[in-house]
Amino acid sequence: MLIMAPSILSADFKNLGEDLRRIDKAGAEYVHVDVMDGEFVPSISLGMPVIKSARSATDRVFDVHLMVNNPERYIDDFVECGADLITIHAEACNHLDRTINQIKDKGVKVGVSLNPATPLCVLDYVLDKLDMVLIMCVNPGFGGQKYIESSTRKIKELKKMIDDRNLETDIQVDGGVTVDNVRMIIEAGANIIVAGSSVFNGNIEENMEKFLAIFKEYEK
Ligand SMILES: O=C(CO)[C@@H](O)[C@H](O)COP(=O)(O)O
Ligand SMILES: [Fe+2]
Repeated sequence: MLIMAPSILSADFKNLGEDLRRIDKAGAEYVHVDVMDGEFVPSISLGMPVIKSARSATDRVFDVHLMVNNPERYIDDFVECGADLITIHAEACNHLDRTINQIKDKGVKVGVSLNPATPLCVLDYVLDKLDMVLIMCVNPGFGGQKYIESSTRKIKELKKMIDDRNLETDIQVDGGVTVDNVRMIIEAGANIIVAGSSVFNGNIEENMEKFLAIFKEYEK
């Protein structure tokens, strides 16, 4: 099943509750929340108080993408804020396996994200523990960037790796996704689609409808 995960990084923060209600009503199943620490990535986005408050405004799957160095320091806090799924970056962890276990032990879903230049082989010994792999299709840190073309091959190779091991791991893609390239991304094997600027710039309902109409083309 294809899932739409709007990234609230591009939402109107002065009307965040209203934007959350709009994506919810328009058919978003996940709410993608980007947390940036100004260290792992150049910018700083939002923290616990905003996340806690946003959580109370939606009952969708709260999908927290941590672009934070040494994320093990904050896992308990994000679980307490209501995260359903926590994604950490392989590049940001000294002990990736330990941090994955830490998240699983809290009873929430776990994802691992890879930057565009990070090879899939870093997942070799942890893939079977993961609920999701997030393929970054831009260098993380900002919304509204252009899709990096090599991501498509990476998604295809990851899909093969997952299928070869008979796993059911979700493949999420994030960065530069638009209605013009989403078919290619789905055909490569992704099933959870993050989109920020292409959902929140312009009319949210119309943008969501365009994505969901494309998803319908792939329903059996
Ligand atoms: O994690 C990130 C950016 O680092 C994303 O989730 C962005 O928010 C996606 O924005 P668009 O590229 O879709 O505008
Ligand atoms: Fe993200």
